[in-house]
Amino acid sequence: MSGLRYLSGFGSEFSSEDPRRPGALPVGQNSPQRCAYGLYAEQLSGSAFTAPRSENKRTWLYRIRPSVVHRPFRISDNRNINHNWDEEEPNPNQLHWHPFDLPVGGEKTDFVDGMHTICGAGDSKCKTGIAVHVYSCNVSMGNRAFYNSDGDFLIVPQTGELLIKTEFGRLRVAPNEIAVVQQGMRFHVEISEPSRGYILEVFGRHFELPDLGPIGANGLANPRDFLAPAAHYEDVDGRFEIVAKYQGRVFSCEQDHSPFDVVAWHGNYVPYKYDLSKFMVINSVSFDHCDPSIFTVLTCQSDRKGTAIADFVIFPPRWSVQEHTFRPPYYHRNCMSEFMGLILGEYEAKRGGLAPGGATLHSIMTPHGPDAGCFEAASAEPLRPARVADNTQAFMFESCLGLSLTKWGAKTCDKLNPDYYKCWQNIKKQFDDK
Ligand SMILES: O=C(O)Cc1cc(O)ccc1O
Ligand SMILES: [Fe+2]
Repeated sequence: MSGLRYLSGFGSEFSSEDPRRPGALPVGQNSPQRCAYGLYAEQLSGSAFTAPRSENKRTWLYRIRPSVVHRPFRISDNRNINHNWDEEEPNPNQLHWHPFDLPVGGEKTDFVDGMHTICGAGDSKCKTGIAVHVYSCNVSMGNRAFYNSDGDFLIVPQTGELLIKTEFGRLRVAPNEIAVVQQGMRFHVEISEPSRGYILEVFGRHFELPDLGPIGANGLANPRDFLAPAAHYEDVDGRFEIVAKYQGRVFSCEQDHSPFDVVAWHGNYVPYKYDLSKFMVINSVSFDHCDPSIFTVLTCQSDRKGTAIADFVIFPPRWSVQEHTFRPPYYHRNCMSEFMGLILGEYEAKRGGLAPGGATLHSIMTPHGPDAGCFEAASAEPLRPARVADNTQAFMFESCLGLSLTKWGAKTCDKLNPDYYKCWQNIKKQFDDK
């Protein structure tokens, strides 16, 4: 399985045919009276039919059976995933979670059962909002496939490589890579070791590359480094379970064949992956600390110009060269919510404060910034060119929405650190009025 094939590009019009069935893709039309090999044609729409061309997304799938061949959905008792934003009182404190547990003891948990919602806002029915989840699993999904009716998933593995089988083909996604599986796309997660990571879900809009403005035509995440899977089908009859997230609840139904039976497809609505080490870092080479938006990998825009429902931002290894500058992140109060996680290493503003697999949330107007130790060290350090954050990768989900915690995020997970505020208490008064 090592030699997976990928198609490179972001938002491109791709075509792909499983090499075992040449000619499966119709030529010159989408819906032939009879498709090659007796396949069925099915369109998956990721935008309104009438969306402007620049935002119009759809893919044509040529498959052994159309997706409609399944038995009725029944609601499941899985409430780990939810969009109940009124379970907890609002909390304006700085929040820090110790690393979320991998499944404990002999219990077997797959990707879907191991998904827990931590916080979010908005309404999947009105198609505006986000949810932040963590996943933690120790078995593959077996004969189960999952899809999300509510929005798109941006998956950030922190430990353990994921083999994500989709209707479009397969993606291998290791820590320090991300995958985006968009609304409606069926997928299955296979793992070979206990695995954990974070998920940013956006309702009703898709991720885009940020505009580059004066940066020019190249830089940050370059489109050709985004990889979509090449068509790969399985022709397997037998009991399969389809799990759907619909309006924030989990449903399940059965069918008697694998949903991964797409032999060929074409279109611009696809799952994709991206290797974060390919990010071209742009930063100040003179003085001062740039806003972290300079590290935006993908953005999901709201209707307000330049204001993101959610930005996915990383803090990659880089050189720091600014002169006469306090180089770490500045003290900050923000009109946006900042959820952060750590994939590996340590975060530059909080050595030891944020551990891989843990998280922080600095909510709207909640003060935050470097801890006392970081401030003192960075105020005194000789300002030579220096590597920042080697072998590390922190990230941020930044949102214009005010986020509510779920009961699991606030209590059940039992990972909130009540002492987090202490990391700022030793910041000294150093005012010198002489
Ligand atoms: O809060 C944080 O650590 C994220 C952050 C990083 C940075 O470099 C500047 C501002 C900011 O909010
Ligand atoms: Fe911040």
